[in-house]
Amino acid sequence: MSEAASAQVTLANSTALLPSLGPLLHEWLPRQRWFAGKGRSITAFSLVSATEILPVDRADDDRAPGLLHLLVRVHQPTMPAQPPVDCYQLLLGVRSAPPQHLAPALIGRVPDGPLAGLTVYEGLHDPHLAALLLERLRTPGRLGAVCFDRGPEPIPQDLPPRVLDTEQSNSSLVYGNSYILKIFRRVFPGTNPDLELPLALSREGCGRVPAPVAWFEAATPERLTLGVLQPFLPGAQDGWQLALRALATGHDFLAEAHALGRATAEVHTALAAALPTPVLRRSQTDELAAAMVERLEAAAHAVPELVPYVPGLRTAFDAVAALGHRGRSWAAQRVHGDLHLGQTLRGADGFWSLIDFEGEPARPLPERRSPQPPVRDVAGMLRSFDYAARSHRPWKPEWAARCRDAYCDGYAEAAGADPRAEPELLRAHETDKAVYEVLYEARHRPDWLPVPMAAIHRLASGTVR
Ligand SMILES: Nc1ncnc2c1ncn2[C@@H]1O[C@H](COP(=O)(O)OP(=O)(O)O)[C@@H](O)[C@H]1O
Ligand SMILES: O=P(O)(O)O[C@H]1O[C@H](CO)[C@@H](O[C@H]2O[C@H](CO)[C@@H](O)[C@H](O)[C@H]2O)[C@H](O)[C@H]1O
Repeated sequence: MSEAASAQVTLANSTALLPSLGPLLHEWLPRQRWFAGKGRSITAFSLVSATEILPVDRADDDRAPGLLHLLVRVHQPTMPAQPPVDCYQLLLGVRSAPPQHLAPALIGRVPDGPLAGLTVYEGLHDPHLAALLLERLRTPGRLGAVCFDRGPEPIPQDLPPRVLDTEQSNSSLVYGNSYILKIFRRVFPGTNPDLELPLALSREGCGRVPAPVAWFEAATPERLTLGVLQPFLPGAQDGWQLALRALATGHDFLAEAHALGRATAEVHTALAAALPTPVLRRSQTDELAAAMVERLEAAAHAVPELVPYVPGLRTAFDAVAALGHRGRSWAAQRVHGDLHLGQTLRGADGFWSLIDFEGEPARPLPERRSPQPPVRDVAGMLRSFDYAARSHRPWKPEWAARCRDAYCDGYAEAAGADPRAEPELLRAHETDKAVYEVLYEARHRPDWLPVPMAAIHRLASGTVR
């Protein structure tokens, strides 16, 4: 970005900004779907960076609104297994009198400080500002703390933006049904795997994942990935909706489950070719099992319903450690990390793609980026068939069991290795996933807690299906 553009950044050192915005954010943040700290009180905010992507100009509201990019640390009293402070990315529109169509996006009028008298709102809902973000991505460079970058492919101009209206952990804008820009909300030091892995897969020639065409990062001392622009798959339907429809209409989902198994295996093969593939020997297997035990204990601390099952669930992790002690080793590699039916998209032509390589949002980034046995993703999908079958009345366990087999068959055909051939490893990963789900549901969707709890009941008794 030109020096002139950098010079527009006038609020970056403003210590007065957060004291005046704080009360508004305190009220607004916990109501956002993507806010991970729900249920915990916010004790303080601190500013990591403030960048005027479009200068905040209070002189004349008929001119372009301001777009203020903030990275804000939100301090909350800790709970087990949660960091005390999370960093969030905010894109605030700033106007003296926002037009009526922006009413649902309003955050509030700032009473004092550098933005005194101006109204701030969720900037992504302002088409003018959403269009500006695409323009920044088309023309790479640095603006204050934010660096925009892109691949070699040209990106067309003036594609009309719309905010994607789905339940999400982050926020997405769709441009003219051609591209989707995912804006990460809770951000972490280091490269987000949702940029790193799709880039690696595209370099490897794997067409199962939409390849990033542009991205932006924070140039704070450690790089933070802030957003990724990828091709939008128009007319695609996600695997979760398709599975529920199949259940509702009394259809099986075997051909789809099989194709999903193949797609997963192709992605794994490409990731193994692109990135390191360490072998997990005895000590690493011990670490893998110990980490699972630790997550189980933390989850049981947070969700007391788990406590009676802890000894039974632990046997799954102990079995893997015992195999390691008897000399068994396993190949590890980078994986998706949070694979479930909702992370799969079937295009209008029937071709399956995988999306959202961020990993489990609640885990620390270094852990999400560490190589793991690929069966971790297989276990995630197997759990997802169980979720689908359980969310339908009457419960159809045999529907899930058939899907699980078809998925593993498809995987084995394309990977040359059947995940069912390692039953201890598969059970340990399914157990670990179900434990994660219990914690996830307790925090985000308590009504869904019985779904993973049913699996916990089954897995604690050593039954795999
Ligand atoms: N390339 C794409 N083409 C079409 N739709 C997409 C694409 N990527 C994501 N989506 C849609 O956006 C939703 C959210 O994307 P996702 O990456 O899962 O975000 P989050 O991490 O916020 O949950 C998906 O469920 C899917 O419906
Ligand atoms: O927001 P993400 O998609 O990254 O993932 C989180 O939310 C998922 C729910 O939306 C959650 O998935 C769980 O519920 C799904 C049904 O809604 C089911 O298909 C999955 O198997 C189950 O794990 C996911 O765990 C969580 O990380």
